[in-house]
Amino acid sequence: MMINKRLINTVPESKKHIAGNVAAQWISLVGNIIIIFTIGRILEALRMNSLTIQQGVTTACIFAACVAVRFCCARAASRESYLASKSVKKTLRELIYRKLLRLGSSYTEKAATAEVVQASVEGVEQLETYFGSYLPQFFYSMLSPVTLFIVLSFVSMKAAVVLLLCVPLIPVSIIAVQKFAKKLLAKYWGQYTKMGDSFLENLQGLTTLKVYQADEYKHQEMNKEAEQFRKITMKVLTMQLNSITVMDLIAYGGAALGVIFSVLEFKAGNVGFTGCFAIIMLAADFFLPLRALGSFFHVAMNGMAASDRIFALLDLPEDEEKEAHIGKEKVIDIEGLSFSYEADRAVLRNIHMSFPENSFTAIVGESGCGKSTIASLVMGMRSGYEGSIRIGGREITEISEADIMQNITLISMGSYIFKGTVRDNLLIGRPDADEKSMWRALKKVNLADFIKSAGGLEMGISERGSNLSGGQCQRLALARALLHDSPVYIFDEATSNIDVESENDIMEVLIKLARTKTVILISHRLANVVMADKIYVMSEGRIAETGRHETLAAKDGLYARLWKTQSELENYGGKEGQYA
Ligand SMILES: Nc1ncnc2c1ncn2[C@@H]1O[C@H](COP(=O)(O)OP(=O)(O)OP(=O)(O)O)[C@@H](O)[C@H]1O
Repeated sequence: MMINKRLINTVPESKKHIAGNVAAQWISLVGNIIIIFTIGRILEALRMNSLTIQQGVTTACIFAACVAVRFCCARAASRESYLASKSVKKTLRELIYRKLLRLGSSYTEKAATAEVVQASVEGVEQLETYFGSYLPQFFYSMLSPVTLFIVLSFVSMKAAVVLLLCVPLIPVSIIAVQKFAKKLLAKYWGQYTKMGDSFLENLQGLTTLKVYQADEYKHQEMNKEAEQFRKITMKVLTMQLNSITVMDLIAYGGAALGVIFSVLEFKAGNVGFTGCFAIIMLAADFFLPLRALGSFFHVAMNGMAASDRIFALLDLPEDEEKEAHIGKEKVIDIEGLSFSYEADRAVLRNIHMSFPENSFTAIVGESGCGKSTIASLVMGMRSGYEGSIRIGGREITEISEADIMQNITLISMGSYIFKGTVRDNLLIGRPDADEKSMWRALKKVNLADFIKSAGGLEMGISERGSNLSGGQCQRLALARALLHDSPVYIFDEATSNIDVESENDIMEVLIKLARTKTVILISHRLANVVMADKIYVMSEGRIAETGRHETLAAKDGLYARLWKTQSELENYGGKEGQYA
């Protein structure tokens, strides 16, 4: 179909602007018809040498009035076109944004970031022409030939019928290419998003690529993709150009036919001079609106292909609205929990864990045993598990995401530090935090002195905190988390890859925090979990052992083995360490 009903109904307020645009163009057409007939009559009078001053003045007045009306209509049409496209952009971007919010923090499970960016930026931009130009032109190009036919049928029925019969050839040619164009454009968009995806990925991993000198390889790969994109773009352009050439032939051929007929009728004495002049001047107007529709059509098709992608995004399945709130007691209970990312590879098997209020619990185990998976399940970031995860007596799947985020703060290895100032980053934790509490949080993480010397809360922070050290970044992230002031904190390898001083600072804060909050610490470094009230030792998705450090270290189990290996490694070279 040449009209996408769902798209129009998605932005209902655009309808009135489209109607306004069509009305303005139609009034302008009527003005044009009046101008042509007035000029025709003047020329006829001149030909007959019968022009009177009064006729000249009246004609000049009508001419000026029509020109003024046409000028106003042109302005009104372009304004309505602007308003239609503005409402489209606003509505669609809002819809996409709200959809992402409803999809929640795990939206990347369902849609790639590059795809979302392209749909909401480029895709929506493409629809500007669809609503601003194509749709009004679609209706106007039907109204215009009918109007002209009615007017010219009074002059010469024959010529009017010939012109009207040629008009449908243009939409026929458009429909003929439509199927082919749709397939081609779907391919074009597919190629475009693929290229966008790899571009984003390579840009994000550029440092790593440079380190391994693999940038040249990726460069070649991207070149190949760009070349494929160039080829498909050229195909699209060739298709559009060919289709426009066909439409031009029909439009100007049809107009020429109309002109020939009118001249023949004039010669035969069936049409007067003014009538003949009007047909010659208006013949092209039969076709030009459809011809313009044809060229907008190709841009609009691009927009429609983009809209398919936008709707695919908007149609992504959502979890139903969750209303339940976490109970007063923030105890977390996990019973018989099993989970897998892929069908035949269990990551967690029959896990039982309990995290009492204001306790310090640690989860340890070798890399890949499923520790972080537990954290993301408790945060409600993943669904589709077996067993139960209850917070305050409520199953996590029933609790709203906002409520979970308000009650649990996750601090992971690569906490994101935003470009801006220290203040901006801290306010993310608590938007209404005052300066005093910000400094208190910075002091707790031992960052206050440094921030003071570097310009205070207004200190500029680069993207991803690149002007801070890894330890400083993590301490700032911790200060932000402390401001968030939630009853539960999960630290997932929050002290990995940072200096010993920062690690010690963070551990000190964490231990103090556990007196008033529920703290879960996921760590591969056992020296950090010595103080925990309870330690869960995991192995291959199961709980291998449970207990306090002293008990576990005394046993001849997995924990004791890990402890021994780590103490040997960290005390290597005779350094006094925490394991001594
Ligand atoms: N998004 C994912 N899709 C598929 N498999 C995943 C995904 N994330 C993790 N896994 C798999 O699940 C298993 C457990 O991963 P998880 O990150 O929970 O381990 P971990 O104990 O936290 O490891 P580490 O200490 O190295 O962080 C791993 O085998 C991993 O390959």
